[in-house]
Amino acid sequence: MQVDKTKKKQALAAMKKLQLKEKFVLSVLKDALKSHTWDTLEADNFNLLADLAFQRQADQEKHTTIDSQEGQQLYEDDGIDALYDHHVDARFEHKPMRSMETSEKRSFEAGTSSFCKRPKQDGIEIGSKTNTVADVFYGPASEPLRHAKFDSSEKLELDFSNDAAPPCGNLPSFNVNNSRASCSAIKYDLHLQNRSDFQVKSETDHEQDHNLGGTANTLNSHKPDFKLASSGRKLSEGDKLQEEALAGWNLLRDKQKCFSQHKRGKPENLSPFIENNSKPQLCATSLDPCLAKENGSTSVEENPAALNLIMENYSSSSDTSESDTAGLSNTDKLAVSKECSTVAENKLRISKDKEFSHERELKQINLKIEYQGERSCQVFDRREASCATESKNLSLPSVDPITDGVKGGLVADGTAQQDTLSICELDCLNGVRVKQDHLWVPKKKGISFDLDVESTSRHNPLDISRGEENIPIPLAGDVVGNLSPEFYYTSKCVIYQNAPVTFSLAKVPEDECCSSCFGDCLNSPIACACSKETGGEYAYNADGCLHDWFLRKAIKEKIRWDVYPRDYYCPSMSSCPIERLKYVRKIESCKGHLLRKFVKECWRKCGCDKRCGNRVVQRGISRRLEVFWAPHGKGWGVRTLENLPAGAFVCEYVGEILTHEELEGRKMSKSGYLKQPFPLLLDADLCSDHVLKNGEPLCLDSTHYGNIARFINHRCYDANVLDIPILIESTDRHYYHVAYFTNRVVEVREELTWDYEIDFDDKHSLKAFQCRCGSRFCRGRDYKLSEIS
Ligand SMILES: C[S@@+](CC[C@H](N)C(=O)[O-])C[C@H]1O[C@@H](n2cnc3c(N)ncnc32)[C@H](O)[C@@H]1O
Repeated sequence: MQVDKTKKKQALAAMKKLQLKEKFVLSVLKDALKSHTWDTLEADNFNLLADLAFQRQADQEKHTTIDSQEGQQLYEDDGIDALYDHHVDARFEHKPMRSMETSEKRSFEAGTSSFCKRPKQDGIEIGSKTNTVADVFYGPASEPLRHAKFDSSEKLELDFSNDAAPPCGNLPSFNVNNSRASCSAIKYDLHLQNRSDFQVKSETDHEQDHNLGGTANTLNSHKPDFKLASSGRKLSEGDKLQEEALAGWNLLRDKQKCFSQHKRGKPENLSPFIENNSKPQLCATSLDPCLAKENGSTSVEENPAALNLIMENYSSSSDTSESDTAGLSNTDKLAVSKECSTVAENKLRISKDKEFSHERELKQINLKIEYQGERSCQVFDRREASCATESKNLSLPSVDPITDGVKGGLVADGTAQQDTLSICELDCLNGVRVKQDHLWVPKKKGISFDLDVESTSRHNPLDISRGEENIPIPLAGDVVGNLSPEFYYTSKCVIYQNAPVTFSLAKVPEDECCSSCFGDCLNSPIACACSKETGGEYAYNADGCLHDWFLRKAIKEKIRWDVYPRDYYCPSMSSCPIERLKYVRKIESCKGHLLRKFVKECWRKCGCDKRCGNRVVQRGISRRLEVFWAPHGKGWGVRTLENLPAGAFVCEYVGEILTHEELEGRKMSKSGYLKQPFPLLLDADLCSDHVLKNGEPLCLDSTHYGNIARFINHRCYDANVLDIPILIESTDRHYYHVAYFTNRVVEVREELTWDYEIDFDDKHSLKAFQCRCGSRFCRGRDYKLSEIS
């Protein structure tokens, strides 16, 4: 067929935008015209032509790769599955961290390995379903990054001198008095070797430092040593496997074309966070950390700064260092100090060193108390309290899970407190009820919180949740700064004004609850009605984690969505609320929303116990988490203080519940209002047959009222938490809870990240931010590594 020159030109121009070479396109075009009309080919901005071209490209690559032994398996159907399975399986293993010094770091530094989502623009969707390259990509893609802790100070050798500014970048009213400079005053070297006791030397004490051979980890050096302890070690079998997967993936990635950035037209999903609100509820593990899994202990090497502070305290406090440490060997002291360092850092710590005799344990506790007393910041745990009972005549407060509080706490002198104390008060104050208008006031300056918090901060760094959560949510001790005073922590979603959210027993149909159940539904031989949502099986296992099968499904769904968003139908199409949120005159038709799998938890109308295994999210946070100053200019972030298995419940996304109009109003009210954090649209059911009230999804905005989830940073594609919609009080999907679960094993102190699903290239979207997630698949990486610092 003779092709009109202009048309050919247009076709070539359209394909050029997709980075398809002219010669290649011409050849595709030639073949295409044998079986298609020109009209069909040019429809929808040459959509079909693009499809054919990418199909051809994929076929060619496949052919080439099959020749190559290295990649052969990856392209065979079962190879892909295997790879995918490997990827998913890997999420469930717990392997040691891998250094970023390998190809991962290189690719990040080079800034060249960005991998684009399946590109689309102006209705063009590139590639086809049969092109499984994307699937392959998603398989091993995340796999190598499983261990890529891109969190705290461990990875990249970056100069954070810019980062060293107080954490005020995103925080309007940050207390700028507290620059890092104040921390340099506590830059100590700790020397443990061959010393009869610990010595802490100030940085300025150079002469003596030379005599001592210990580590010199500084709290705020300009250029911290980010090398991983594990770097340079021999590769284990697991590592090799991982390396192989990485090599396979690299091969594919190199082959896969990365399209021009503006060609990626993933619909802006303004549901960056998925969290939920849970009723704070005491659960055994959160209340009794001794029962909880003990793995949050950090080593001196990991946190020498905190230890230094403790040691400094000991050495400067005559009545503690001498008397309380007397009789303890250096090893014991080290262990004690380790414990205390964790206290100092996390503000919540339990002693659990099996080596300790009871007597020693008491000493340890005494030391702790001494330390804590010095600063009026204390830890509380059952074991400590029970030990303290012997030494200080305190006794454990009784716990009333129904009132979500602790009754009968004791003050320091053992006097009973009759009224209900929040857990936080106990946690933070070690049973001593001291209120200073909810302010935590450090008595002594020169330690981690050497701030002006006394006068300016509403946030208690020992527990920013103000006692709203089961366990305290501390602000990392090595941070100098505080949270925005405009932020109010709440553990439950609150209606801003007009959102039609009401819960009533009458609204829960009898066949959607389990009124005749008793105890723990998970133990029941027959799954109850609440499991109907998940196909007659409970989504949670006995450990309160999502079952592997559920997690895998959710991960796969998410991956599919990432790759083929257009396969998802949106009934609203051109009036899709998500599209309307964009700053555009002409609203594009929606590209679809992921129809998510819900989990239905038992609730009040159910006959089971509050501790029923099918009530996880509603019992609230049970893992030890911390808000910290995240690296690479991301602002605050969240990290875990304990190892988390795959499928572990992290937290809900809590915020103000807004109607769509209210959200629009906010968007318009201040320019850039939505820059941080992002609103989360409750669109999990938008594409179903259910008719939404007012046709609009509700939205959660955690800018001013929210929980720890609003500090979780974004990571492109390979984030470690996944959002799951949860039904609790209602089966109406207009409002539901959004909960974050780990999608793989997450190691202690690893930053928790979530893929906000932002299309950084969509010019019409709310301008997000320059992504600094560090993922090799970063979608918004148009900067060089050097720009990060
Ligand atoms: C929901 S908040 C997360 C908490 C935030 N870091 C803070 O300090 O409050 C989202 C904001 O965090 C920052 N952020 C999150 N992820 C980021 C990333 N990958 N790269 C750069 N900035 C990020 C951006 O400023 C974004 O607007």
